Amino acid sequence: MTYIDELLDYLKRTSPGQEEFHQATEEVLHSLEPLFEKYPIYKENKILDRLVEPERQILFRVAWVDDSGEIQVNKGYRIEFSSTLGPYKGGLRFHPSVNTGIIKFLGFEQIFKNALTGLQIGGGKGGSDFDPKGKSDREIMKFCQAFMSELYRHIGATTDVPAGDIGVGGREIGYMFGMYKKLTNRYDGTFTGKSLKWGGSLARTEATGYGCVYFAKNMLEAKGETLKDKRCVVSGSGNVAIYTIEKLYHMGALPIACSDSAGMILDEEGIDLNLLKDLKENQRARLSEYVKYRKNAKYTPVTEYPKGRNAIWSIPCYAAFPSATQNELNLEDAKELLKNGCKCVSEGANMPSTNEAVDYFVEQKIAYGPGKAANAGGVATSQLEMAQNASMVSWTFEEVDAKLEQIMRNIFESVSTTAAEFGQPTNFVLGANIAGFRRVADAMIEQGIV
Ligand SMILES: NC(=O)C1=CN([C@@H]2O[C@H](COP(=O)(O)OP(=O)(O)OC[C@H]3O[C@@H](n4cnc5c(N)ncnc54)[C@H](O)[C@@H]3O)[C@@H](O)[C@H]2O)C=CC1
Ligand SMILES: O=C(O)CCC(=O)C(=O)O
Repeated sequence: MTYIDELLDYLKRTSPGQEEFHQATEEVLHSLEPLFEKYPIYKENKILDRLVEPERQILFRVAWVDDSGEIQVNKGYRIEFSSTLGPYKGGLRFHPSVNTGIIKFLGFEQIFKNALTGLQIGGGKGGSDFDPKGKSDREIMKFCQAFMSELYRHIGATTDVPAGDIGVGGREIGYMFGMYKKLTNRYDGTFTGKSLKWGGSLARTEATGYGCVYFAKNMLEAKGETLKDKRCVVSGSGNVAIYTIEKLYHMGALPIACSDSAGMILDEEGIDLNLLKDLKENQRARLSEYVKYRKNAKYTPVTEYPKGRNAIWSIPCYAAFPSATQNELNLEDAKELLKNGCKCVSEGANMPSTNEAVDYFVEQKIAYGPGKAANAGGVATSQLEMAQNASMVSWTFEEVDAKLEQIMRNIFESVSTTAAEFGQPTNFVLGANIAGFRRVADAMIEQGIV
């Protein structure tokens, strides 16, 4: 057994049932093998043995009262994985599927993603199994306040800075910040993704989606291709998906499909972005409503998807942007995408492709941008929000967007140069994992055994 296999085996034995965490560690650790062969210093310093153990795991009870007066109890999580490069940084996810394995996989990915941005941010993630679906605005507020009544003591502008993720957007950040401020008597940059009215950064809302399209643009430019006039498919219809679609239009592409957890729409004339924003950002409605306004669009509910498949990936397209959730694209989906002419996959979501699908994209040498590189624009812009808060200034939308575009170009350069250095120039999985790991690992060596 190799050192890497032994470590993976150890993780499976000591963290049973954490499938998503095992999947994420397996993908990262295997692609680090060439680095470990070349540079024994990382094994000697047991960098990986240390990195796979979170520095701190906070698990807590969240008790609150719903609108009918019933007491509700949820689980709360904040997993502070690595503070080597800066304060723990990463979002909070509110979704009924949330468990330790999911928060650990997200936190683990966040370490390398944040390192790739080149900025001073460590890695962490948190959330709850609370389901925001169908809750009143008052219930959302009460839950957020109850969640903060414990989390506030663990976070801070220079220690741990949460943000949004699935189920956590501007509204939730507002309620959490309000409670944080009341409990601590501090007004500082402890959250990112804040409202523009009280300390948020212009372009943070757009950043993950825009960044993901910038990453695709960089991958395609290196092959002498562009997104102009190309059919694109985007899964999800939340924050990342909406601003991916917006940037695709800026680039002259044609986004034709998107989805939510109940189904997908196909609009051959191009998604009506204003309608989508109104449905999702204002009305918080189901995507099925879309076809009531766009008669030529087609809605397919998940109940009609072929078994074990995500039907959105069977739509012929030039580029695909998985932007909903983990493991939404499996090997069969990957094969069908490529059979139908897809040349580019840029991941807005975290770990949306199974490891088998990832291996297939890499083998087929398409322009494949793994999430930790392609969706790093969100957290990078969060760091820009922290920088503005700390210096009490605000930059214009154009300034932040220009910085974001440059950061995405730098990430692409670093990922592709590293892939080439290890003899696999089109393997951006290897490039992203090694480039991200090396930055953290070198800093860990300099900071000693802590
Ligand atoms: N918001 C951000 O800045 C960043 C988000 N991400 C990742 O992007 C993905 C999407 O996040 P957001 O757009 O922020 O969340 P969101 O809550 O705004 O939207 C999530 C979307 O995914 C769909 N979805 C969620 N769970 C699903 C499931 N089990 N099956 C099918 N569809 C499902 C929802 O219907 C919704 O359309 C997540 O993987 C998140 O971790 C990554 C980097 C930054
Ligand atoms: O903006 C942030 O701090 C976190 C974004 C995030 O959760 C992610 O990159 O997955």
